[in-house]
Parts: sequence; structure tokens; C-alpha cells
Amino acid sequence: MRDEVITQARRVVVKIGSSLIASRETGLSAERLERLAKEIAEIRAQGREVLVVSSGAVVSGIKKLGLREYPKSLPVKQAAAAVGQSRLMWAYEKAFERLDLRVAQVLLTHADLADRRRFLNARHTLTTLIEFGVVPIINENDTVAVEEIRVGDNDTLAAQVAHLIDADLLVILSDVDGLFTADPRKDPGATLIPLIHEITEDIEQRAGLSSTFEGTGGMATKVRAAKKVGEYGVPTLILNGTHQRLLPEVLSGHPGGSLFLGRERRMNSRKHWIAFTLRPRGQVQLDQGAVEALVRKGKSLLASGIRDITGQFDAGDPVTCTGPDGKECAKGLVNFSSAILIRIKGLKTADIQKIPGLQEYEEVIHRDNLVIL
Ligand SMILES: Nc1ncnc2c1ncn2[C@@H]1O[C@H](COP(=O)(O)OP(=O)(O)O)[C@@H](O)[C@H]1O
Ligand SMILES: N[C@@H](CCC(=O)OP(=O)(O)O)C(=O)O
Repeated sequence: MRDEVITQARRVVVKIGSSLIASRETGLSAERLERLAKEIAEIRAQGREVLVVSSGAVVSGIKKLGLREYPKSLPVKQAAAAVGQSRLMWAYEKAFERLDLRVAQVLLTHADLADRRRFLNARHTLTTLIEFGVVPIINENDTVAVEEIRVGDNDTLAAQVAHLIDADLLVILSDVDGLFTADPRKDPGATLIPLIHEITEDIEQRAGLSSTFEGTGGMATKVRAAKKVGEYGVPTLILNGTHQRLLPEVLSGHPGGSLFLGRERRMNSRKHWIAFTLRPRGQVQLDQGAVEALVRKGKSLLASGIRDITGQFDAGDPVTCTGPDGKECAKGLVNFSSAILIRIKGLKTADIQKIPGLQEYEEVIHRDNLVIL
């Protein structure tokens, strides 16, 4: 099972963490990056399509700007990313050119993925690049990404890219062998977990933050990324990129790393986008009858089952639905703004249709726009 999922993966997203390609002396380790480029060329030669999500803009920029530490404020981080991204891309350009491979820089923000039209457009661009045999090198567009439109970390971005282009496998290369029972930097007794069938709360709690100068999210964002794509049926493999030739060897069937199996049945792409890419703008609290209608019977959400509304949102925005126990049970795109929902919550369809302007009312969230969590 493990072997097949890995060896037969045709379209692969490889995420390269800052921890792997950073160098204290020069900002960016050209040697490491060249070696990784060779290994990517090797897995392409195995008959795979490869897209790279690479961090490293900020660490490259730190050296170039003469900063002493990883920037804390957003403007300094953005300035470092701006000067660092061109250096990062230049290093990839040179490394892949030697291997007769062409690369393309693709910079994305959350806003590019949260708008369905832009999401589909990005999908088009990336698949066209793959058809041309180009290796896309993707990063977050840190320079323009303010808090509201940032993905925030590249493990999450890689998961969103894997979904975007319907990948068969997500590989996260880091400076650690995989997921351990605890952070191995802090607990020398921690052991590697080679195969994860299901991401339980226990697994999530074992994944800690980054304890290095360069790292952003640590193991926590990697496990979250694996959960995200796993729901879409894409497995995730975490490997130690500091070990020479581990990537091509493991992809050829050798043991190594931690593999998170994805769900066998893929979630429909649009529903996955609603569930995992969009950020909720508000919350709709439901009564037990509505929870059952949604979760067990696959019905659309009607106003009669709504008890209350939190937040301010417009028609078409994503919202989460919670049951009487306060737990999230669904997420979907609402047909009405929060201002209208406050007026019609708890009312029957026939009564709502008597309200001027709401004669056409049918449902608050249509089941095609609703995902059960
Ligand atoms: N349970 C765990 N297993 C493995 N690594 C862990 C765990 N918890 C925390 N970590 C830390 O996560 C780090 C990798 O994440 P990070 O530093 O963000 O790297 P990258 O730059 O590759 O994304 C490891 O070096 C390790 O210290
Ligand atoms: N976009 C940033 C990296 C953000 C990030 O997630 O870093 P990492 O944890 O090293 O993958 C950069 O290029 O510096």
C-alpha cells in the first residue's frame, strides 16, 4: 500500500523548506539547492511531473539586506522577501539550466486561491507550464501579501497547490526525518512514525512548532497540510532533504520518512476549495433538527433551522455552521447577507416568501455549496 501510493504517483508537488536551503554565511546554500535540483530532475526522469513550492526568499534577503535576525515586522519581512526572491529564483534558474530544464516563477497569495475564477486561472497556468515541460517554482508573494490575504506558511501553500493541480502526492522536504512522537530537537527519546493512516488529535498534538532560526510553522503546519490534502485524497510524504538521494530512492520504493495516507474517495474539487481554501466570514448556529438534515440527510440549509448568526458577511461569502453543542458541522456559501439572515432566522419558507424582496427565497445554503465537516 505504502509502496504503490509513492511509486505510482505521477504528478508530485515537492515543497522545499527554508531550513534546507538556508546558509548562515551566504543566505542561500547554492550547493544544497543544486543537489536538490538534480534529485528533482531524477524523479522527473522516472516519468513524473514535478512542481516545486520553495521557501527561502526571506532567508536569502536577510543576508542581502545585512539584517542580523529573522525579521519580525511584516514590512521588513516583505522587503527581505523582495530582495531575496530574485536571488532564490536566480539560484534555481542556474541549477536547472545545467540540467537542461526550464523553470518558471509563480508567486501566489491566498487572494489568488480564494476567488474561484482566479483559482481556475492559476490551475490553467500551472497545467500549461507542465505541458511545456517547465518546472514551476512556486512561493507565496510575500512582498504584497498583507495579513488578510496571506497563506502564511508554505506547507499550507503546498497543500493548496497539490489540490489546485490535482497532484497524486505531496512531498515535504525538511531538515528532520519525518513526524516523530515528539520534537526530536527537544526529546532525544522521540521515535519516527513511518505511516499515518489517520490524523487524530493525538497526532496533531505531537507535531510541534519550529525551533530553528529559519523555519516558519514547524511540524504543526506540515501535519495540518497533510490533513488538508488527505481529505482530497492526496497522500503526503515528509522526508529529510538533508540526506543525499533520499528523495529519488524513496520515490522508487525504498523505506524512509513519514507517509500520511489520504482518503480513498476524493472530495469533489469545488467542495474541497470551500472547505479548505476559503476562510469563513461568519458563523451560523443551527438547531439539532437542522444539523441532522444537513449531516445525515444531505439537505440544503433552510432559515427555519437557524438559531443565531455571528459576524458580518455578504451573500456568497463562506460561513461555518455549528450545532447546539458549539461544534462545527458544516461550511458553505450563504445566499444571504448576515443582515438579512438576522431578520429571517427561525422563519418558515412560506413566511419568508411573503417578505418584500424575498419572494424568490428557497434556501440559505444550497447543498451543492455545502460541505459536511
Ligand atoms: N513531532 C515532531 N516531529 C518532527 N519534528 C518536529 C516535531 N515537532 C516539532 N518539530 C520541529 O519541526 C522542524 C521542521 O519544521 P521547520 O523548522 O518549520 O522547517 P521547514 O523550514 O523545513 O518548514 C524540525 O526541525 C523539528 O524541530
Ligand atoms: N515564503 C517564505 C517562507 C515561508 C515558510 O513557510 O517557510 P518554511 O517554514 O521554511 O517553509 C519565504 O520564501 O521566505
